[in-house]
Amino acid sequence: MRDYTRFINNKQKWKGENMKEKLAHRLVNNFKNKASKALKISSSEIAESSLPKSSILAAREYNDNLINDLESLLNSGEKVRLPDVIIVGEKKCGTKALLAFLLEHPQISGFHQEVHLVDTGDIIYDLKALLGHFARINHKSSKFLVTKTGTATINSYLPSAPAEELKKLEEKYLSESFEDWTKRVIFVDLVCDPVKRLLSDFQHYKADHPNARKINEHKFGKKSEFSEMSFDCFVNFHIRNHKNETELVKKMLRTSTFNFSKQLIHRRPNQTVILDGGTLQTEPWLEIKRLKDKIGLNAFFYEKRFGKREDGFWCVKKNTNSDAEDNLVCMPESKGRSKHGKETISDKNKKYLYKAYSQSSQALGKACGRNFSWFENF
Ligand SMILES: Nc1ncnc2c1ncn2[C@@H]1O[C@H](COP(=O)(O)OS(=O)(=O)O)[C@@H](OP(=O)(O)O)[C@H]1O
Repeated sequence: MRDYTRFINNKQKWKGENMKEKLAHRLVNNFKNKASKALKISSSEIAESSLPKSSILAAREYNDNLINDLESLLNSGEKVRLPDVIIVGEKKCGTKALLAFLLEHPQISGFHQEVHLVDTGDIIYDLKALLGHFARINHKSSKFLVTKTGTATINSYLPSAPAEELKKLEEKYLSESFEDWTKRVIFVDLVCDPVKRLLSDFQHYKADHPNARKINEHKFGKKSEFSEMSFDCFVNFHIRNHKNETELVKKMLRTSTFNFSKQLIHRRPNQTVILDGGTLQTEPWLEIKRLKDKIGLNAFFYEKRFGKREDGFWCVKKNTNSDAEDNLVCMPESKGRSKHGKETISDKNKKYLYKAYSQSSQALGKACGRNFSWFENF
């Protein structure tokens, strides 16, 4: 970004104070428009790109296992209970920590693993596999079933399934219709500082994931698009100079605009809970209380329920009277990468990104009536 301050001050010498303000206003707006274009901010749906051909076989194997579980449940005379609460995102905003915390609540059941809809190109087969995931958390006795299911699944795939086929699926496998379920399910959308999120996303792709499933391994570590790149280089090359804007780069940039969150509030205002991932990191009990109040959970996540692990991240205490380490439910060490990571960001790029993301974040704040913790960085 050009250093507009000097430019503005020079102009001021011969145009006066009023002109300076007008000029500044125009430059900022001009910059915002350019930045919006650079970030491809649009209201288009967020869609996961299809798997490379080499991964389709692995994806089929993955889905087949899930469908086996679905059929076993059906054979035992039960039907799938769909989740009551879905943590839909946003990626790298603390979604796994939120899920892990919630699963400690006595009224909540679920599955620590994230539920994906793995795209093999056959939507009904893929949806069946998704139901297989839900079959694995079919705890009838629990008041709330909670899952973490990415935005792409919710936004892109469910509505694109043919209605007739969907009807057959629900009649055979589900305890309620998709339609009834979509009217009652609560979407929890955790949003966070868009720049920190982008940095975290970037580091996630660069890191080695020894346990990555075959269907994903082409994205990470040494095979990652960014393996040889620093974050500053990523910003300069891909964002500021628009070079090699791959689907993945576009998706990473788009996620930080929180367009999905805005759509969710707009489409399902009574079923959406937007939480602040920044506050979840500093005072998790405050954010979880918002969800508790929305769905009517019993009190459990008060301040005493949390204890810090060595690096300062909060964990849930199984027993509030003990500070012993084995009493803490924490995230694996890989969560917290940004804090310990070697990646840095220059002040110039930081300023550029915060300016570029300011408008979309503020719009989200307005849409849900929240002053998010990261607004101080704009
Ligand atoms: N309590 C606690 N423990 C550990 N980590 C925490 C916690 N609360 C929030 N975070 C932040 O969560 C970031 C990872 O976000 P996600 O779990 O949403 O990532 S993912 O989308 O599932 O990949 C992770 O980002 P990184 O630091 O980049 O790893 C953390 O900053």
